[in-house]
Amino acid sequence: MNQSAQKNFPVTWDQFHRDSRALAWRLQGLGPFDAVVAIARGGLVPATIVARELNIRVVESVAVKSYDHKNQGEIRVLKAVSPEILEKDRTGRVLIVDDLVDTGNTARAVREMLPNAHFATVYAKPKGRDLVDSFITEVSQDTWIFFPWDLDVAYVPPISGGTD
Ligand SMILES: O=P(O)(O)OC[C@H]1O[C@H](OP(=O)(O)OP(=O)(O)O)[C@H](O)[C@@H]1O
Ligand SMILES: O=c1[nH]c(=O)c2nc[nH]c2[nH]1
Ligand SMILES: [Mg+2]
Repeated sequence: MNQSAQKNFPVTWDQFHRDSRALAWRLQGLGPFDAVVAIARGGLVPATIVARELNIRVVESVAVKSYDHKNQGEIRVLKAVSPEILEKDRTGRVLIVDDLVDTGNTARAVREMLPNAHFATVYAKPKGRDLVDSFITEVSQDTWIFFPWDLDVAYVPPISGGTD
């Protein structure tokens, strides 16, 4: 549940690209990886960037749904991992990528499917941090991260509360 999120952390496309590249740099020495499994939908964007940087050509997705906007419900697997990737997991050369880990519920569910994979996220909150092997930036548990694909350019009132 994230209804208690107090702080906003908006992320631009530039910043997300930079942070995803930083993740690729960190992962470079930890491979080699033969396949990337992106946790759709949010993980598809960093997975593409990481796969490009590390020259990984096999990109698979797993679809797990738990949030309805900011409210977390039960984890539902909407698309499982292919048998080829499950087989590859035995080698320990599969990389799972997601945009963030929050409570860790999504990460826990995908880790159960691929127990030997390396789990990487761009952002991490304290509750889920220990479930990921690599991440770039930690934010507090009461922060809500706004990803660029969820944002638009809009008017913001002045900090002072005035109208101009
Ligand atoms: O650690 P948790 O508390 O499980 O939260 C993290 C997950 O929540 C978000 O995905 P979401 O389920 O909202 O779907 P989306 O990727 O399609 O936006 C995010 O992309 C992570 O996958
Ligand atoms: O856009 C998002 N921002 C978050 O901070 C978050 N936590 C779980 N799921 C999330 N989705
Ligand atoms: Mg997600």
